[in-house]
Amino acid sequence: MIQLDRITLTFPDGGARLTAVDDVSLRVDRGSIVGITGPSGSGKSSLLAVASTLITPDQGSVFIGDVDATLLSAAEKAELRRDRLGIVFQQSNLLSSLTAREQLVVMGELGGARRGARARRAAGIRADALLDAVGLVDQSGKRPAQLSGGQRQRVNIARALMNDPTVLVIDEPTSALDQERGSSILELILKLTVEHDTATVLVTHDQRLLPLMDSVHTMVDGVLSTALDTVAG
Ligand SMILES: Nc1ncnc2c1ncn2[C@@H]1O[C@H](COP(=O)(O)OP(=O)(O)OP(=O)(O)O)[C@@H](O)[C@H]1O
Repeated sequence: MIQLDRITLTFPDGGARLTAVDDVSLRVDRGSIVGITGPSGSGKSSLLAVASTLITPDQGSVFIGDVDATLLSAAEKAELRRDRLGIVFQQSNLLSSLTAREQLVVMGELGGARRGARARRAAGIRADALLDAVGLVDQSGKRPAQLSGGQRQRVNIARALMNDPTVLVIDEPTSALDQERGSSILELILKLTVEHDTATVLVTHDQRLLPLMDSVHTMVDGVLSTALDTVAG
């Protein structure tokens, strides 16, 4: 579960402050997916950065399960992200020298409490299962430059699941993709949300995807409102 309680985030703006996120509350339970949409510059990415514990808000709390991340040190937050959060952002951050499989294995080794050959084998087994789940088992030896945009997104999503997170935070998974590929990425995220029982928060401009989510919220000028309860919800 992830719960944002009355989050406000401001940035310096000349002599004043710009309110990017204005008193936003949101709860997402495990096994469900919540969509956030809204115009460019309305604060969606800022809200995700707070939800991911990458930015500390001016006010409010971020509960990941029963832990309030805003009370943790930087090192504790890094540990929380590694163990509990799967993060997929617009810039893919895949390492150009590693194959798809290696991107996942490295993440698994960072996350494991154990080290050594056994941990590496376990990470390899999980990486293969996840690459299979995202339909990339045949591409696992390829490097990012050898993959299509959609395939890279799938590697990102699989990598985000490596350490069995309880929360998945995803920014614009389909912006670079055509309609068919965009829908299939979202269907994949829906399937993985249920199978891996994650609380998934997904930001998208893509109106076609919204009816598939459990609920959808619209962000305008930093304020979040419930747009619609969808068919799925
Ligand atoms: N690091 C920063 N420093 C100063 N202002 C920022 C910073 N990051 C974002 N902003 C401002 O905060 C507001 C919200 O930006 P944000 O990126 O969250 O919007 P968004 O809804 O995600 O936009 P888009 O859909 O274009 O990605 C904007 O006015 C932006 O200029």
